[in-house]
Formats: sequence, C-alpha cells, structure tokens
Amino acid sequence: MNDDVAAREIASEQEFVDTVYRQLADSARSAEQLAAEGRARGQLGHEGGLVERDAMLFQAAKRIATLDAAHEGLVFGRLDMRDEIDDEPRYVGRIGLRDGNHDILLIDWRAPASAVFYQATPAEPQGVIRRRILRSVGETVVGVEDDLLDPEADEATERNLPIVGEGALMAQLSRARDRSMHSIVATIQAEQDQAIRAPEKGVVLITGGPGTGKTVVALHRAAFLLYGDRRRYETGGVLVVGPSGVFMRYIERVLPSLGETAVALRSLGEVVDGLRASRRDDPRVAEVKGSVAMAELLRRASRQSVPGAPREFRVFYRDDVLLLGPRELGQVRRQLLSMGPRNRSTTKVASTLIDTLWRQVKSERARERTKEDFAEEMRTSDAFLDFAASWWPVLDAATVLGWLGDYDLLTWVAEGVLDDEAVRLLSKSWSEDLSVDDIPLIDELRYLLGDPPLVNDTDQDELGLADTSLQELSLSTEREWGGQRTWTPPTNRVEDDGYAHVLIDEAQDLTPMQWRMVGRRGRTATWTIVGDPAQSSWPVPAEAARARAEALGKKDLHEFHLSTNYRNSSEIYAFAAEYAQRAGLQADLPNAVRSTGIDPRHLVDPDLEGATRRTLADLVDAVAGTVGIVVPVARRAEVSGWVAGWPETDGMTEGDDARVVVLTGLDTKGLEFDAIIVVEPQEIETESPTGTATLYVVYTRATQQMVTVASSSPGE
Ligand SMILES: Nc1ncnc2c1ncn2[C@@H]1O[C@H](COP(=O)(O)OP(=O)(O)OP(=O)(O)O)[C@@H](O)[C@H]1O
Repeated sequence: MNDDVAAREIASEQEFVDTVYRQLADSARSAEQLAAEGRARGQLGHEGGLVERDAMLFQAAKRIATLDAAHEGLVFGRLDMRDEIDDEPRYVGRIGLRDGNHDILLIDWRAPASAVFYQATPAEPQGVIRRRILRSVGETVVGVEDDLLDPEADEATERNLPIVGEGALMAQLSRARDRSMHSIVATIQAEQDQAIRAPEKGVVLITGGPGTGKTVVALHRAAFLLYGDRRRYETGGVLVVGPSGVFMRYIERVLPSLGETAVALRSLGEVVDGLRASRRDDPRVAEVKGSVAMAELLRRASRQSVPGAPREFRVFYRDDVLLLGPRELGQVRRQLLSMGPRNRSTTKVASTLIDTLWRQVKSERARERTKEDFAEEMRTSDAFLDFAASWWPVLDAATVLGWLGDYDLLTWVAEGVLDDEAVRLLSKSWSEDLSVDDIPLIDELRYLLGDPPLVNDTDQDELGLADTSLQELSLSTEREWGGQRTWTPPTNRVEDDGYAHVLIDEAQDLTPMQWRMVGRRGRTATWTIVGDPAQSSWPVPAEAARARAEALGKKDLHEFHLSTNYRNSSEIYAFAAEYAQRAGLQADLPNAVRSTGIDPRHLVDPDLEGATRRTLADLVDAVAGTVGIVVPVARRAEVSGWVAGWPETDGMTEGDDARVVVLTGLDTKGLEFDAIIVVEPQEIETESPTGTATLYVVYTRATQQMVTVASSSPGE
C-alpha cells in the first residue's frame, strides 16, 4: 500500500475527528450555559432535561478522554454503505453525538444502527462496502485499518474506496499489556457482538475457553444494557461479581471508559454490603464452607439460644412465684421462631414471655388484677426488660458465625450434618479473620436472622431493640469502588439487596453457598453468567450446578459460545491445550489466532532462585508490558523476597503500575500478562484437589512468552 494514500486517508479522517471534538466542546459549553441559566431561574423545565442529557454526555466524554485516550479514541469506526442505503459515510463512536443542526455526527456503538459495524462480513456485507477502524492516540488519528466487504458494489458505484492497513484486530491483540483491561469497542468480533446484544430477558450464559473474551464481552454487555434501559438499570443497579480484588482492579476501568460508572463492582469477598474479605481458606476448609450442607448448619445455628444468656427468670407477683425456666423458655423460643426470622420477632418477645408468665398466675390476690395490669408491671420492670433483652437480643450474622468458633457448640450444631474432621477444620478457621468463603455464610445468616423491624414499622417496638446494629452497619458502610455515581444499595437491609442485573464472571468457581448469596441479589434481575468449566477450582461441580439452577429459578437461558482465543500466542496455547488434554480436563479448546514464533521454555535448575531471576531479567527486556511470576502458595513470601528491590526490576515491582507481579495460581484467574514465569508448576498442581485446573489457568495467562522453572524434572 502506498504510504501517501494512507497519509491522505489519515489526514481526511483527522478532519472529521476534529469536527467531533469541536462539537463536543460546543455541547459542553452550551450545557454549562443552560445549567447556569437554569440555576439563575431557579427551575429546570423542559430545557432541564436537555441540560442533564448534555451534561451527562459531556461527563461521559471527559471520562473516556482521560481514562482511555491512549488506546481507543472517541471516534473509532466508519462505514461506507451502498448508495441506496446511505451516500454519506457513517461514523461509530463510544457515545452518540449530533451537530448544531441536530444531524447525527457520531452513532453510539450500542445503538441498533451500529450493529452492522460488527456483524457485516464479506459473505454477508449487509449493505456495507468498506468498514474502517480508526486508531487514535488522544485526539490524533494515527492509523486506519480497512476491510473491503463488498468489492462488487465498490466497483459498481465507481467509488474505488482506498483500502489501507492490515488488520486492526491483530494490532490490538499484539499490544503490550498493562495492569488494566481495556475496552474492545473498535474490534468486537461478530460472535462476541451477538452475546453483547442478546435479548435482555432472563439469563445470558457466555461460555468459551481461555482468552475468548468472555469477561470483556460481558462488560460490554453491561454497557449495552445500561444504554438500552438506563432508567431501569441505573435505578435498580448492576452488580458485577468477580473472583478477587486484584481481578476487580484489573477490570474496573472498562465500564468507565465506555462512559458507564453506575455499576457495583464486587469481588466474591465483598458482595455483602459493609464487609470485605480477601483471605482465602485452605482448600479443604474452603470445600466445607462452600458446600450446601452449610445451609442446614447455619439454619440450626440461627435457632440456638444465645450462648451466655440468662437461662432463667423468676418474679414474685403478689402470692405467686412465676418462673421462666429451660422448659418454658424452650417453648417460647420455638413459638417465636415459628413466627418468622428471629430478629423480626424482637417486637414480640416481651408479650410472649408475659403470656407465659401470666398462665402461671394462680393465687387469689394475683387474680384480683387483670392481665393488662400484670403486663404493665412487667413492662416497667428493669429486671424483666433486662432479661428479655439479653435472652432475645437483636443478633447480627457475624456474631452468630462467631458462636460456631466454639468447638463444643459447633459439634452439637453439626451433629449429622458434618463429620468430625470438617468440624475440626471449621472451628479452627473461625478463630481467624473472615475469609472470602465466610461471606456467603454471613449472608445466609443475615437472611435466616432477618432484619429487626424498623422503628416506624406498624409493629410496636416493645423493647426499643429494633434500631440497632444492622442499621448502624449500613451507615458506616464504606464503598471500595465508590466513584461518585457508582451504584450502591440504599441500605444494608435484606430487602434492598436486589439488583436489576447481575453479572457473574468466572462462574465456574462459585461454590453452592456463593450461588445462594448471589441468587438472593438477582431474584427479579436479568443475568449475564460467564465461565469455562475446565478452569474450575470447585471440586464438586454437580452440587454447584444445582445451586446455580436454584439461584436462577425459572428464568430463560440464552447460551452463547465463543471460540477464538485472543489472548495467548498460538505457541503458548498449544502447550496449555496439550496439558489440559493430558490432565483429563475435558477443556473447551478455542482456536488461538496469533503466532509469535516463540515456544514456551521449560527450565530445570536446582538453583531455583538464580534461574528465576535470570529468566525475569530476560523477560523484562523481551516484552514491553507486564510480567507475572506465578508461585505455589507456600513459596509466595520467599519468591517475593527474591525480586523485591532487585536492581533489574527497580521500580517495576511496587505500586499499581508495577510491571512485575508475584502471585499464586488462584490469584491469576481472569488476569493476563505479556510474559509469565511459572515457578515449580508441579507444586501448583498438587497443592489443591483442583490443582490441574489451576495450572491450566496459569498456562493460559501469557500473551507473548511463558517460561516454567522447576528445581528438578517431574518424577525425579
Ligand atoms: N474482539 C476483541 N478485540 C480485541 N481484543 C480482544 C477481543 N476479544 C478479546 N480480546 C482480548 O483478549 C483478552 C482475553 O479476554 P478476556 O479476559 O475477556 O477473556 P476470557 O474469556 O474472560 O478469559 P479467561 O476465561 O481465560 O479468563 C483480553 O486482552 C481482551 O481484551
């Protein structure tokens, strides 16, 4: 291709892009002006709507410009259509924009009119003669890449459109990786576009092997839904759940770069408002905590009497001694529990206890008084009120989970539900901080215990107990991902847990208890579920499948399968796929399209530290982007020590932009790096029951180069 032609084409696109940015600045100015006038008039009428719309547009554009300018510009696509459809070029961008005459300047990528940009093919051009992708840095067009989809129409119309470039997709896939995922608006592929624009009812299930774009597609789908029904999804909220905090940080910029921030991004340890856990349990403990047997264990725990609470109440009333002993209290407890969640009954405790006491009143002197007189006396008795409040306090879920740290109590509650080994593992783990797998247990207990009635509920709050811990918890809730418009539920009460859309990434890893937790948040929601069973680190898939089916209820399922691996070089993926087959993982093997000519290397060296350091020095030079060092859990601290403060990685191992990161196999889920060093792969494989799946995940993280380093050959 003649360079002059390319330069001419770039210059002409630049003119258009300049017009768009000028228009954006104009819109911003007029939005500000209108807002000022509106404020001055003290009211916003019809114009108010316009101000709001333009202001939003401006904000979105500003975010896009600042967050992702280096990668994809505001204007990224152009379609030249057959004359009878449109004799003017159509431009596609991250947002829609009109010019001063209200004519369309830029079509939002999510608008129906843009679908053809992604779906037209040479076999079915759908009226498109030429599709052009514009690559920009900031506001400057640096390249154009064309596909001639309908050469016959081109000839027939005598347009002779110039065709420039050789593949925007390959350019995009070969770019150096940094610590953030980027949007793919300019190069969404046809099979991905179908999943993004799927009918929104029910559940959209996106499957596919490693690197097929499941995550990035699901995020674009969230943006698509927000565009289509902003009122519904912004009001009800969109919940995006991923495996870890590291992963959430990796994906957190994609939606803002598409102009959307009204989304709650939560790792599995942060789904319950106000709680945050990142510690992972030992796999054996995690397996017990994730199993559905925990639901029964917690149901029993939620019905226990409060450890340490008074077991008896005695009152002398006229000539009677009235007693609430274990038998009477047992009956009252069962009666209260039959009325619904425990905390809801805080308003009924006093009256139920009073009824029981009153039934014991026998003496004549006592009978001279009415039950109301007796009740009045009890309700003004400090001794009675203190007893009732400590016998039936408002319980919060973490407190009840804390009870189970007591080995004897746990053994009692777990009778017939868990074996002795599981009880031992659990009681030990509950003497430590909350782990990721404790969060669904707390959530389960929140629902079993219920919220105390609000003070202004019609039920009278007899003991003044209602307005306590759970509500305070919501006031002090801190939002990790809290940008200004980031969506958060209005309170921490269970009735406000529901979202309008729930997006689950790496769904193959959810335990049954985690499915129950997310299921409660999506009873009336639409869903997007993304996963690859071969990458699963949950050892009992059938149980998880049942829990998933329960979480989704009768919702319609729309399945989409992605078949091209856009992440790994074909050399790296060939090795990973061969491993998956050897390990019997029944993996869904996508087609990796990009070759680098560099095979993975496998080093065996008794000097593990030396070999790792040398490899790292090589890779840091060889690739422009990130390098991940993946280690067995037990070696994490040791290997981190090898690379910290080391001159060759100076400034590359600290902070959010660090190029070199040390992480465990499970930490790598969903992430990608230019180069990966796998330290002692065999230990990663044997450190958990699903170690082979974890190692397969690790082998599918590198875009350019992968080196394994072991101190001895397998089997030695
Ligand atoms: N159409 C596309 N254009 C450009 N890049 C793409 C495209 N589709 C996917 N990618 C890139 O491929 C990489 C893998 O995508 P993603 O992480 O979404 O895959 P995944 O299927 O979720 O992977 P895994 O299951 O292995 O975690 C990302 O860098 C993503 O940006």
